[in-house]
Amino acid sequence: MNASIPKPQAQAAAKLALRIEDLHVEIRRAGHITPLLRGVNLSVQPGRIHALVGESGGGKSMVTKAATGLLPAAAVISRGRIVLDGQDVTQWRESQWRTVRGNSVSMVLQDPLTALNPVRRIGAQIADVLTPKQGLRGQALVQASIALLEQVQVRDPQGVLQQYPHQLSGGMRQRVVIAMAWACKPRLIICDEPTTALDVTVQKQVLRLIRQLAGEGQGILLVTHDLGVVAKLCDSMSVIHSGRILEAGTVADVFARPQHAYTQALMAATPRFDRPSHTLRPVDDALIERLSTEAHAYDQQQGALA
Ligand SMILES: Nc1ncnc2c1ncn2[C@@H]1O[C@H](COP(=O)(O)OP(=O)(O)OP(=O)(O)O)[C@@H](O)[C@H]1O
Repeated sequence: MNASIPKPQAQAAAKLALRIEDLHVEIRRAGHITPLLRGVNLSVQPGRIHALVGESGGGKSMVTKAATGLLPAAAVISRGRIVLDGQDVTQWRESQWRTVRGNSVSMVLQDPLTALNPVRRIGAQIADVLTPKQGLRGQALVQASIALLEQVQVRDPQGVLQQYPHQLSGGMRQRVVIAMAWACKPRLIICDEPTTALDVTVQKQVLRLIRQLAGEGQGILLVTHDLGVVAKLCDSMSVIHSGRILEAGTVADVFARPQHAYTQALMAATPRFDRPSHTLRPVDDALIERLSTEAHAYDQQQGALA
């Protein structure tokens, strides 16, 4: 057999926009260890939208921070791997991350105002992305900025380039942030609750835009607590609680046959647009208690193995 031909498994792995394997993240303070992620496995394929779902405090943002090199200073990756577009970035330093943020991975956050500088015009902020990464200046820069805003369906892109963030609506600001995240066509775009701060009609437009990004070949990791969004938009999903992935699969499979009691509980707590008579039930406290006990048992087992 020709040794230079990659094995099918290796080929498939290399194509992933993001692969997280057995990721353990913990906070170490004053001799005390607090586990935040407990053996997370997750992958995002190019051109696909993978949802990371769970209630507040489950570890969703910690996963996104690990995948963008933005973990809090006290957080340590104690085990596992993060592979971004085929590159192992697990132990990267900030200087290395700066070379891939925007190029291989970019982020869209819940509140576009946190991503935009309030005292700089939109045009200058788009230039901050396009000039260093693509070397564009002058008229070429203006043309590329307008084209970018047109791609995210911003009306009057030329006028918007002259405006400050506070002069735009929330939906328009989120489009600008998406345009900036998309500017260098990164293999992975992480969208962390991108529509939570927007009103319903604008939410739909922004979700359509995210679908469009995936259509262009970008891998999307969509963080949300909203199962309705997952059902309408995503291809695959992982359910997280206490820093553990409790269930993962295609959206069709997980919605048709949720295996874990927590997934079932989340579904029972979500309004169904296809079943208006669906009776809503809040997630049971006893189940949350059980998951937390299981997480502690997992920590003890890991400690015993170490
Ligand atoms: N900077 C930090 N230092 C220490 N612990 C943190 C820090 N940020 C988050 N945590 C803890 O990490 C755990 C996971 O939090 P994370 O923010 O990832 O949850 P989440 O699922 O994204 O929730 P939300 O939807 O509210 O953002 C929580 O127990 C949280 O208290």
